[in-house]
Amino acid sequence: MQDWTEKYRPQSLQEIVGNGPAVRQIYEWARSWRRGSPPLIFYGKPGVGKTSAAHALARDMAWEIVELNASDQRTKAIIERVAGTSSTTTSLSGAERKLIILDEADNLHGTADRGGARAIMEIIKNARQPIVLIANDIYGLAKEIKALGEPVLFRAIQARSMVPRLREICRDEGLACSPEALTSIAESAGGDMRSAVNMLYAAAIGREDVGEADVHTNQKDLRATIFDLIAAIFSGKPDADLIRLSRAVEDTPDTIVQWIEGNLHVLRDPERTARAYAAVSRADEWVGLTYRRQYYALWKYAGAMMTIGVKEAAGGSGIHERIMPPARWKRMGGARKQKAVRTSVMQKLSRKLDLPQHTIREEYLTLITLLVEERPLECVREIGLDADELNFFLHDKERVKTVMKALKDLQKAPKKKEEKPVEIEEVPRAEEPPVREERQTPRSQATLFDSF
Ligand SMILES: Nc1ncnc2c1ncn2[C@@H]1O[C@H](COP(=O)(O)OP(=O)(O)OP(=O)(O)O)[C@@H](O)[C@H]1O
Repeated sequence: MQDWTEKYRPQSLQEIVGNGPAVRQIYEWARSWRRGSPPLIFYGKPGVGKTSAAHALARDMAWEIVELNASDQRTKAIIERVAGTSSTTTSLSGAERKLIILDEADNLHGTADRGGARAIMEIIKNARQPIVLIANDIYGLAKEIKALGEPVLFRAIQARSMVPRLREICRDEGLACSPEALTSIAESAGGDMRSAVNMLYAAAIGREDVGEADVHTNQKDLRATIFDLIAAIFSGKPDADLIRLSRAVEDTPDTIVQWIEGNLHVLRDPERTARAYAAVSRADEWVGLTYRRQYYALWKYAGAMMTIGVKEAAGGSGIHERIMPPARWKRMGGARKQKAVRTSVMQKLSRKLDLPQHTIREEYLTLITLLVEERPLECVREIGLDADELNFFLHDKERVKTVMKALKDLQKAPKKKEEKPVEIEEVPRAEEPPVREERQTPRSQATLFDSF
């Protein structure tokens, strides 16, 4: 069954739900575009229609699309070919222009990307084709790039705007859905339309009508932040709530444990403090074990230990100071980078698989790690991982180096024909026998992640 977010992706800018001002701005820009016009920078939370709007724009204007990942090292060469000197106003298919969509423009933090921002700036300055940059976080965008573009804010979508769209989907699917169920989904989506469509899809599986009871919204979950979790731990909320919250926050247990530890100073009683530290350190051991074994199911023990353990130690006195990020992060640039890497890996996977990050984290991460270990090169290409992100899975810098080198060689190798898929020789782990023959066959049609 085709996933509904793709099936119901807006085809025209008119079909974009909400964000009227953004849509008008985009139309205006496209209509009056001429060489030298600034690129647009679409920014806003995930799942609010940035990518869809870029595609819909191209369709509405009958422009071809060239979609590239800004953090991908290959991007520069490709854009230069498409957008730079070689491009003329009329392309082969007769379409007047090509819209260059540069996704993940805020994600240029890998080692290989250091020159990336500069390269993108060059491209923007010299491009002869309209460009749209897409970013979740405008602050993550290099200053110089920001200065060259015209920002377009995509706001979170209001629940009342989502409901009619969800109703349309139900109608097309021949699904009877109660107004309460639709409202409940829309309200719990936290402004994320993708998440709303996914929730509807999940509620509809195996049913012909959907009532409120069938909707498993994660209203609180979607809005839970690390601050909610810390406050809940110190105020002594029930265990089940703590576990639920710890799963709902975007951060992984290794980050959460640092947050908890960073706030233990609010405890005044030395005995309680000592017990809380003991729980945190035990939890930390489980986190370590999780990474060493690459067995993410263990995370739940770490999660329970750090939340329930610290709650018991704190004794429900509440937190009466500002909840602060771990002070040690300020001292440790490395941890920040780690977190940035993890965040970007999750974003990429979420986009690739069109699944919410928490689903990936809870259900697929072990599987994906195994896949990456087995076929690193293919995964790097498919997910668009950089060296740091690959190391998130492999924890083996030497192997990462080999894979990235193999990737570079592959890119350098002249392609015989545009359409012919590039042969991928996987890089086996040094200490293991080479991967089996059949796994080395390139998959030209089906890709590694199609089975998700
Ligand atoms: N404004 C919208 N109107 C209609 N459908 C939407 C809208 N926003 C998101 N969707 C639905 O969610 C899916 C994903 O949206 P899209 O990829 O455009 O989001 P995005 O803002 O680019 O998110 P990300 O930053 O994660 O890439 C779409 O295929 C569509 O089904």
